[in-house]
Amino acid sequence: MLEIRQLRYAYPGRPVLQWPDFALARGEQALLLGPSGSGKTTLLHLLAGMLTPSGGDIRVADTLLNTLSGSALDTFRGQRIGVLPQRVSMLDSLSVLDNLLFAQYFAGQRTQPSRALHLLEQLDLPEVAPRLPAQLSQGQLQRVALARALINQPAVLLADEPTASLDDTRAAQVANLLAEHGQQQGCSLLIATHDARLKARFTRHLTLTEPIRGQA
Ligand SMILES: Nc1ncnc2c1ncn2[C@@H]1O[C@H](COP(=O)(O)OP(=O)(O)OP(=O)(O)O)[C@@H](O)[C@H]1O
Repeated sequence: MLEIRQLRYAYPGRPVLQWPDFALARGEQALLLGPSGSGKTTLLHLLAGMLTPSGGDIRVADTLLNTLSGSALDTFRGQRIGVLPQRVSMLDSLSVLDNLLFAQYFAGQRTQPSRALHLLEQLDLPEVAPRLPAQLSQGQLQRVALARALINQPAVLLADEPTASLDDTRAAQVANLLAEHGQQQGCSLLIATHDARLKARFTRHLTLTEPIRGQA
């Protein structure tokens, strides 16, 4: 469902970053661990198709991401890759419901208010559908972002530090939401984190060491 091989990336003027080969099967869940600067966020951005690799392959649901570009890549990302960013941003002038429907529309999908409302109910947020994002708490916003990441039934869900700065109770809730909803939707889940509290909850770990720097 998600596989990388011989993946490399170089920011302009910087040494090349490399990642070990790995694969996540359908429904499999793993943590992406490693010290600051080891390349976790860069890897998530590559997997989400937001950066183009300098070399190597990324396969998501039997599609080589490298073969896509422009609007084809945007559509594929919208349909098959769910992203839960560290800093959640929404379209401020749209209601929560319309933000979710926009994610379907943007991915070229039929908009389904009933699916959006069902997801909000599953995440214990039925009352927020008509509200504007600015009227939500940070915790509510993060759950809405999870609903948005899941709405198109992605093959892969990528989360970047989803529990940073949350207390233990809230961190456990978010971890459970990710694990349970990822499993319900049958998507592969990769969570980049420094959070030691998540290590017991997710037993498969991909640990990056010091940045491996290679030749371009
Ligand atoms: N936009 C950028 N331009 C140049 N170099 C960058 C850029 N973003 C990241 N880097 C460099 O790439 C390397 C990997 O950074 P990355 O943010 O992927 O690491 P990380 O493991 O996510 O770190 P952290 O845990 O601190 O978020 C670091 O050496 C970083 O300085």
